[in-house]
Amino acid sequence: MINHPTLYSFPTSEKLSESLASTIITAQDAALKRHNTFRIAVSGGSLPQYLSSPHLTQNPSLKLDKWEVFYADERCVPNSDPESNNKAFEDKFLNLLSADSPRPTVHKLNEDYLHEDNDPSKPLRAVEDIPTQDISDDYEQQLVRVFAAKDSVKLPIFDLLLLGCGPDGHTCSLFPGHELLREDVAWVAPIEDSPKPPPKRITLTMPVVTHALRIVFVAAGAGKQGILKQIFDKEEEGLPCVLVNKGAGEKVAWFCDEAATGGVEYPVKSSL
Ligand SMILES: O=C(O)[C@H](O)[C@@H](O)[C@H](O)[C@H](O)COP(=O)(O)O
Repeated sequence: MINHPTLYSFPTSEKLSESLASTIITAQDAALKRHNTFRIAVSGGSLPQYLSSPHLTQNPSLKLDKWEVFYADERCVPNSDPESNNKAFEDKFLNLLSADSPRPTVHKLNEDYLHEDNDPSKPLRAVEDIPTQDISDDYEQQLVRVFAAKDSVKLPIFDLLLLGCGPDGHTCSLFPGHELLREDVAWVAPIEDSPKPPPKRITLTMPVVTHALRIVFVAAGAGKQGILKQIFDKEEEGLPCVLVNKGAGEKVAWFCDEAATGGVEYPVKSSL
């Protein structure tokens, strides 16, 4: 099956984490060979917990000083807020590294914009006053600094994207039927009305997602069964995850467990 995503159904979540760790290291090594830096973006939700296994955090092959980490989407909340994807990444990955391990460069949302007058010494703005477009533009500039100017590269090419899949088929903060799915200029875009709280977020856009060299979804647990059937067996038009599968084809791998793939007819592999 050329051009089709690979669907893995691992027997245990331990196996899933182990396979994820080895896939990350393979992508890292290929990227370092190619351009001596590893550009990765990670999502929120349940994904960061799969990064917490010692297979990854204690992996002797990690070259974290070469990592440029972005968030595939981020909620417009302070970086230490329990809702923040940055906070989840810190808790589930960065804080579990050995004390002597180098730290990656992590590109966070610019918190100044969350404060009145963009002044961090002033109180936080009310949610309705959060300037999501400014936050998104600022984050896009962080990508521009790492990937080169927008006029010289049409789209940034991430070495690896680690994404989740929502029960409605959303990924990043790209939701079914939302106008943001048609965004084809911005690399990063704001959303004001995310159906999944909190409502204000920024997200990589669909062209940036499908342009990545490698895209790995992690979707585990029985709660994902229904949506995986819709994505793989029905290929329901318009679901953001289906758009990624179709737009990026064989560059996409889904890391699932047996509970999630139960009942899915699309062919699965049980190991890498
Ligand atoms: O910040 C977020 O909300 C996400 O990045 C989002 O796209 C997430 O990955 C999916 O909603 C899946 O979340 P679960 O893995 O928790 O189901």
